Amino acid sequence: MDPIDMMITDINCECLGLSRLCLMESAGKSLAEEVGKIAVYTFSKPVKIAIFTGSGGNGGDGFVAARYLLNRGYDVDIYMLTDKDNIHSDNAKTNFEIITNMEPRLSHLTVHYLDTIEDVNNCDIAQSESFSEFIIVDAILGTGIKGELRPKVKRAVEVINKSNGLTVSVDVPSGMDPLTGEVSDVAVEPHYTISFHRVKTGIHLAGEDKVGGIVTCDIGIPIEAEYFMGYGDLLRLKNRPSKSHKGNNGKVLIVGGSKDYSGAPTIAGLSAISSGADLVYVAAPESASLAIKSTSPDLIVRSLEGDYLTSQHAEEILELVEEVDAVLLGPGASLNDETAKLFNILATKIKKPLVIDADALKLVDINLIKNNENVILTPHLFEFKTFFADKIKELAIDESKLKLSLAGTEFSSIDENISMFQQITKAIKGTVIIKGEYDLILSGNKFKINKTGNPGMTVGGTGDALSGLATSLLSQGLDTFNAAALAIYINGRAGDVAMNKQGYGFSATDLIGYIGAIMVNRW
Ligand SMILES: NC(=O)C1=CN([C@@H]2O[C@H](COP(=O)(O)OP(=O)(O)OC[C@H]3O[C@@H](n4cnc5c(N)ncnc54)[C@H](O)[C@@H]3O)[C@@H](O)[C@H]2O)[C@H](O)CC1
Ligand SMILES: [K+]
Repeated sequence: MDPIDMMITDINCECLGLSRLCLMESAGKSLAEEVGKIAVYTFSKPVKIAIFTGSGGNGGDGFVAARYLLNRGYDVDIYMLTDKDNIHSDNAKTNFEIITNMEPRLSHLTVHYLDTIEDVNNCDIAQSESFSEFIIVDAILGTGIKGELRPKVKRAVEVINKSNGLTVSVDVPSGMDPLTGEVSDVAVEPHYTISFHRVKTGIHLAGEDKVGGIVTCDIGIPIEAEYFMGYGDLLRLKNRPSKSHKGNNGKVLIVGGSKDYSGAPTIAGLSAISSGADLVYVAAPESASLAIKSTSPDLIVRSLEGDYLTSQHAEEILELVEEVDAVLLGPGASLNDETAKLFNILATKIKKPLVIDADALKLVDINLIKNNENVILTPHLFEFKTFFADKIKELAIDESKLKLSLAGTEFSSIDENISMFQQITKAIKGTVIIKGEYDLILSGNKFKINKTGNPGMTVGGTGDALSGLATSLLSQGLDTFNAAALAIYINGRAGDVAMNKQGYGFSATDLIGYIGAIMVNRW
């Protein structure tokens, strides 16, 4: 599992009510159990356990393990590489406070404060000839490692590697990149690595000579924490460089609007702005463009001749496509043959990330986009069944079984229900969001379930807000799967905030007003 996926899953446990403090307790307990097994298996007599702890969650696991190992009768020494007032993880801090509250000590616990490199050099582990058999637990750094090792931590790693203790790394050998398994300078070279929940990608890639024997511990994270969208997923949003210029953070083109509708492309455009895109162009027929321009000064509107979008506009639109990072086809375009022609030309020619929504879903031929990995489709269930009708027929799937409902246990059987949807969406290489009471996001073998949103969102325009958001996230560099999943999650949460504030009396533009704050998790 990628470290970022692990961090997101970890945070999303909180959305289920499972606190990270609980997870740390479970991780530390499992760690102590495994260390206990290794001790019994390797040594025939009680041995000292030396736990090196860092300033994050990895160190926290070490503090928890200390309690369980003491209860098993081991002598435990904690070697703190961080100042006690400088523990960064709140949960690690809580667990360290427990350790300090256990004074005066009745159990065999000693805490060594290694404040300087000198302290590391002088600690008894550095002179480990003084004891023959002991276990070192490396709880210095896990998935939160960033950049080069700081000098004191680096020295501690060297001391651990030089010692003659049996070494057990917690989650990731400290110093190793948990994603790639690379070691830029130095890393603990353990006899065992104890991973929590799932083995991190880097551990697999690094190989046994770098990580020792791999043990995976179940710490009670339910499968739903991996597959339900939650605020942990906001971690995937791109950080903005402080020196970025106008246009660096996404340029979007929306192709839509008609004599009949000007609101839909406007809402999509405003949603793209609200979710962080720098520049939003709207290409719309002149019958809609004036209304779009007068509704918002924030949108750059290209007026195209006539009442509807037609294939005559293809060239002009393709020139605009050159200027942007992602394109949305569909909102408010209306259904007519000429617009269908245009959309099918665009769907074939546009190689940039593309969202196909609303009327475009009814007009674009699936065969033209099926091999494009850079496409997001945003149908609700009925549109989904129509768009994929041929595939559903080919697979002989009973349409009435394709449900997205809150009732009963439909999603409890991943094998049956989700895989039925997956078989269908595998007809294309892009990502599909199926909008319903629960939303499903599918791409190849990957899927996510979104539960945000409420019945107030049946108001007109919320689908346009979603497609604008998805296009905006694509323009900011997210891949189709993550852009789609985050768009539906954020849009739904914005709808939930709107509902809390205004009851069912909110509009799509009210919803858009909450998107920005949700993206920085202020709601
Ligand atoms: N679900 C789970 O798998 C659980 C995992 N847990 C453990 O928590 C860690 C991740 O915790 P986190 O606080 O995010 O990160 P770290 O402990 O790895 O370290 C962050 C800490 O270290 C400092 N730091 C970062 N880079 C360096 C460096 N190059 N040199 C020195 N110091 C560095 C930084 O300042 C931070 O303070 C995970 O691996 C598991 O072990 C949880 O217990 C619960 C469930
Ligand atoms: K570690």
